[in-house]
Amino acid sequence: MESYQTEFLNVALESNALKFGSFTLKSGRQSPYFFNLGFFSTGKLLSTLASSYAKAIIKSGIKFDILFGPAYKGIPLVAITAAKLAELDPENFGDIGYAFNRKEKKDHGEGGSIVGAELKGKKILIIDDVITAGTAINEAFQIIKGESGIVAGCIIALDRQETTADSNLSATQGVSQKYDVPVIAIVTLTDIIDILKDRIAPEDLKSMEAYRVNYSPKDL
Ligand SMILES: O=C(O)c1cc(=O)[nH]c(=O)n1[C@@H]1O[C@H](COP(=O)(O)O)[C@@H](O)[C@H]1O
Repeated sequence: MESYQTEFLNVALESNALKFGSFTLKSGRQSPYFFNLGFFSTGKLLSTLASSYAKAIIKSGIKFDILFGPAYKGIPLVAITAAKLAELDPENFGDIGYAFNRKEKKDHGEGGSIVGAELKGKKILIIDDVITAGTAINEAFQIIKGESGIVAGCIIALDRQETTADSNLSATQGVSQKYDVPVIAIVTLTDIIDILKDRIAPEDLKSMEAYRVNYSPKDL
């Protein structure tokens, strides 16, 4: 376990970004936990978040030219993480570009739907918040393909490690296999259970474990 993972989860709990109870997901599943990155809503919390993403990226060894954050949630993520990478390792990351998309195409000024570095022919690392079924991240791949960029990998904060209806792989494993790129996370559902097991109420922990057995691939 890396210290940035423990710190990230401590802060997620303290800020209420990570909650236990009963939540309906985008996929329609009923989940005993929910992670809302929007709760990292102060400068101090964002600084911890940026460090966690940056350290996970550095540890992964993925080589890329541009960090890309899909709108809307990816926009602050890409900005804070690009800056933190340059701060932690200026030699290797000081010249990494950053970009994000607009949801609505602009037809005046410089036009287009991408803000920041040009993606064409460049190796791109996608940064996003959570993968459950993989819908949001698949959209990001399509945007980059449309700009003729080459996806080198993805970094997310939380990998919920859930299988989709049509596969025995987790959505993250599915995305990684489909596009032949690494998909890395600051933490996974397994990490949440391992790191926080003494701090989660016993009934919540039981629901978390049952959920994992129900929806995680058998080999995790
Ligand atoms: O609805 C979710 O699955 C979800 C679970 C969670 O714990 N946190 C969370 O933010 N989500 C949302 O679901 C998205 C990922 O779900 P997929 O698009 O199904 O991979 C995230 O970008 C969030 O908008």
